Amino acid sequence: MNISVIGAGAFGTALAISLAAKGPVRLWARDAGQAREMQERRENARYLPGIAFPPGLEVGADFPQGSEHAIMLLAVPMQQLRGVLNERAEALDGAVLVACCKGIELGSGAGPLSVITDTLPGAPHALLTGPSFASDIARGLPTALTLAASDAAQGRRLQERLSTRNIRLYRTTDVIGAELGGALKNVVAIGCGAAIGAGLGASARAALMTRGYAEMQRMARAMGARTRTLAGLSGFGDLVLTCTSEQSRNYRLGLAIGGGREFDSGITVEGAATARAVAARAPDLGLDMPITDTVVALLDRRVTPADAMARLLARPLKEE
Ligand SMILES: NC(=O)C1=CN([C@@H]2O[C@H](COP(=O)(O)OP(=O)(O)OC[C@H]3O[C@@H](n4cnc5c(N)ncnc54)[C@H](O)[C@@H]3O)[C@@H](O)[C@H]2O)C=CC1
Ligand SMILES: O=C(CO)COP(=O)(O)O
Repeated sequence: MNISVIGAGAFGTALAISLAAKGPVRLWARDAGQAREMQERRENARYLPGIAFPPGLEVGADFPQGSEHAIMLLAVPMQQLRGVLNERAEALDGAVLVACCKGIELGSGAGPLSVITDTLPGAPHALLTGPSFASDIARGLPTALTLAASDAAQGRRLQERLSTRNIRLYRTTDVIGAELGGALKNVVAIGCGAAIGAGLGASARAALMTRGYAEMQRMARAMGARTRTLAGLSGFGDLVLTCTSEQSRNYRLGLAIGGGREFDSGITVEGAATARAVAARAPDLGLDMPITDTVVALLDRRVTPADAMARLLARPLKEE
């Protein structure tokens, strides 16, 4: 099973570096100039400066051709996934597609695997998600992630093939739970960053994390996921990582909002679109998602973090 990684950003490059220690990996970058530069310098200077590529890693701008059992890791931002699949449908034919993105598509409300089944029906697919920063993976630091596949046998094969010296994979067949865990934690992380950025304190962050987690479970249950999945790496694990580390872009966007600062709109922040997608979907599911709604209001700069927190505190008192 040869492995290609589609998308040479931080995460795709990090996965390619880690996997290349086990065997050859091809990393596809859409920009030919950048691909050439990376291949020559043996480094992704833009996203992972200072981390040398291992010999087994080849970078190129020619899209890899799928073959029976080839594995293609799709490491592009969630809102770009459908476009890439549509554009490259022919080349992807026959390959096992592993989505590596976290989020919910605006407009459709679909997660990464639903987008795959929508655009390429019948393609074997799985999701790689869970707590890990690209730079940690690329530097060989230890991580544990979730490999979700509804086909259990496929999940076992991928778990074996994609585990590396520093990526320990746990598997699940609960693809909806795994998708939602990875998507929703980013929304909570923006809220937590805003609370800390506005100086509201660590206790406020703990409250947001815990009640945000309750929202994640509520939505997961309504969509048919197992709540146990949310207690695992792709939910609780990733929530803890993302809501407490300045390595997280979602958390950093929140810090900027809380501190009244601008944030570079070119940086991938999956939680922003996901918050809007979730807020739009929740009423149809009969769900109350006050923290998600608050994050959308913060993103739109309709409330200040202090007012947002005051409103959350003023909600009717209830049982935990
Ligand atoms: N960076 C991290 O630590 C982690 C990221 N992820 C997830 O991985 C996904 C990708 O994020 P990053 O790699 O961090 O983002 P990034 O911003 O570092 O890189 C995104 C890459 O996708 C490429 N891209 C964007 N649109 C494209 C298109 N239409 N066709 C081809 N290539 C396109 C960009 O050129 C760029 O190379 C996200 O869903 C993110 O949540 C998951 C775990 C960790
Ligand atoms: O998903 C991640 C950690 O698991 C990366 O977080 P950010 O996208 O917020 O940087």
